[in-house]
Amino acid sequence: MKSKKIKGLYAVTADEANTEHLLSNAKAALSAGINVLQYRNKTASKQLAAEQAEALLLLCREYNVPLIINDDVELALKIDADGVHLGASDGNLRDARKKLGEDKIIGASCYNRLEIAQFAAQNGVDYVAFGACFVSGTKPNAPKADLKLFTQAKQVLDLPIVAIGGITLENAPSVIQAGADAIAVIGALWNVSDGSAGDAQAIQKTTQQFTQLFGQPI
Ligand SMILES: Cc1ncc(COP(=O)(O)OP(=O)(O)O)c(N)n1
Ligand SMILES: Cc1ncsc1CCOP(=O)(O)O
Ligand SMILES: [Mg+2]
Repeated sequence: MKSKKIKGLYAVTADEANTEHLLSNAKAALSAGINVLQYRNKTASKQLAAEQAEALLLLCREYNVPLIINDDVELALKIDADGVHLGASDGNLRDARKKLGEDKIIGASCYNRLEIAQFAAQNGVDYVAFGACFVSGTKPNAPKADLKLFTQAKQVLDLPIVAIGGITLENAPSVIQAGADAIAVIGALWNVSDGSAGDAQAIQKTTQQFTQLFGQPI
């Protein structure tokens, strides 16, 4: 079942114009055991986004990890990615399902609203995401979601629940404890690099530390 793939550490790429750097960081995280990768680049041109997403997809295939494309159903279709992640202003969920077919993964942002998640579930998504759980350096104005929401959502939804926003190694245990099946992380995963040759090792180590929180082997 494709929704079973959404669990554990869900890595989301940072805006990165340097494709070589993007790929070496992604490779480090994939080799250390991330469960899902989302391509999110809010500053790339259409052409750069297509190039980067295609290159990431090849890499993800090597590690048998699904690649989800943020915001862009057409790009996901064009490169035959594993799915899309859609927010409130990223298009209609039913239209996305029609275009992508039943085999692809569709995730929906539900911010801090359980009713959005219930609506998304009725419209055929494979996972729902709530957040920001904490203050996010990547998206400082994201609405805040109380951790109690995860516990409530768990009781009424039969889908994987993803947490996002300001998640770090220190606060992740409280999010998992509250009921999140997966944690989506940008800053605390990639910003451990210092631009040197040690980047890959630092990302690998952080990936392993996050995945250990889910009781997965390193
Ligand atoms: C796993 C996951 N959850 C939430 C988001 C946020 O989506 P959205 O609200 O559309 O905001 P942008 O990411 O497009 O800025 C996400 N991308 N991934
Ligand atoms: C895309 C998004 N949506 C809510 S918070 C956020 C950013 C998450 O990034 P970080 O893990 O750096 O807080
Ligand atoms: Mg979006």
